Amino acid sequence: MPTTSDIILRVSQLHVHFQTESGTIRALDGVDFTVERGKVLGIVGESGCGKSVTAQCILNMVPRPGRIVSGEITYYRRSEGLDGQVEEVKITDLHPRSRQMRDIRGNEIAMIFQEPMTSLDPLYTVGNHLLEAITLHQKVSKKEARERGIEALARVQLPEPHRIFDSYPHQLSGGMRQRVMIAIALSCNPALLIADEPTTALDVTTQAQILELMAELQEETGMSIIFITHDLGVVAEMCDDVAVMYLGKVVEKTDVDSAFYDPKHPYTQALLRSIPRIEEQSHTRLAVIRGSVPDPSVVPAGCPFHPRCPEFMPGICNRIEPPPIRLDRQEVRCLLYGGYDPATLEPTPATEER
Ligand SMILES: Nc1ncnc2c1ncn2[C@@H]1O[C@H](COP(=O)(O)OP(=O)(O)OP(=O)(O)O)[C@@H](O)[C@H]1O
Repeated sequence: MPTTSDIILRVSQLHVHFQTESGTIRALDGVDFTVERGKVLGIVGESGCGKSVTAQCILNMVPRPGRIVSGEITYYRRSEGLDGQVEEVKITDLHPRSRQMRDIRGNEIAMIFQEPMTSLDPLYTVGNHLLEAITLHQKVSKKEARERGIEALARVQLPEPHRIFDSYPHQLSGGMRQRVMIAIALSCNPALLIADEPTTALDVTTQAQILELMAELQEETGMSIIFITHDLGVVAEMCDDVAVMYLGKVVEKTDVDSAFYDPKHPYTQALLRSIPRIEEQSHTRLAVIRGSVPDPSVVPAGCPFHPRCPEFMPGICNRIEPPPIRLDRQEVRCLLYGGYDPATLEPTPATEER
């Protein structure tokens, strides 16, 4: 287990509700995970399972009518000196518009999104965006900020960074715009980068180039990354650890090798069966996960995955909510691995060691 100083972010028992006309949507229903310093954590799961809301919470930007109803997010800030002191910052205790939160956002934790066009203002040049990000957080002259901006564009391997600095977003290709977003995000040297489906909107070749660039930048800077994706292929390529989400819960946490070679949760196993494998014949049909993610305003009783689960145990999975069970290399919320007494069929609350 990593010690606190190896951890850059801890999310504990996070519950987020959206109060809507049709009822309460439990977007996050007790999310727990940690991100290790210098490592890449992949958050995977189907659409609607709560990946983006988790990212919004970390930046303290949950959109209305969403509300964090309970839980904690702790950011472990490491000081710049040689002593490497770590300061605990409870993000969930900060006001979203407080000075301290604004300092963390962008300066310590930065984010890149799926569709760069929605984050880039078409009326402003690439340079305007970069200057805004740089001067918001760093006390530098205009000339110095411009130099840093151009340097940031060169760092993401954009050709002719001077020309791109003065271009408008619509003059660039999708891949170039995503590189610009990465340059903006990295211009303040964040310790943690959250990337929410950053390559989904791009063609396959550009996707691969952006992933390669992100892997290179991660290695060069040593920053931690939370990589949000529904694509397990991307996880295999980019991540050290994986958190698999289903209906607002993390159902399996593990290292990337175990996720692929020894997945424990039937949902993780089903996600894996739904990705193409090179060794398989091109006419092999991919398995689809039966059913769809239920509406989070009416979460099934017991294990939320039970209506779709091939391992469903009647009278158990539809009744008992699986607690987190600690196995050798993974933590899993599935009653196949414990969490109830087989003699009485009653829940056993404690986390079990196996
Ligand atoms: N502004 C909102 N109003 C109401 N419900 C919302 C809002 N934003 C998110 N939700 C709900 O919260 C749940 C989690 O959504 P979230 O966007 O985090 O899922 P996701 O896993 O990121 O999906 P995707 O891969 O499609 O982005 C969903 O049920 C969604 O409908």
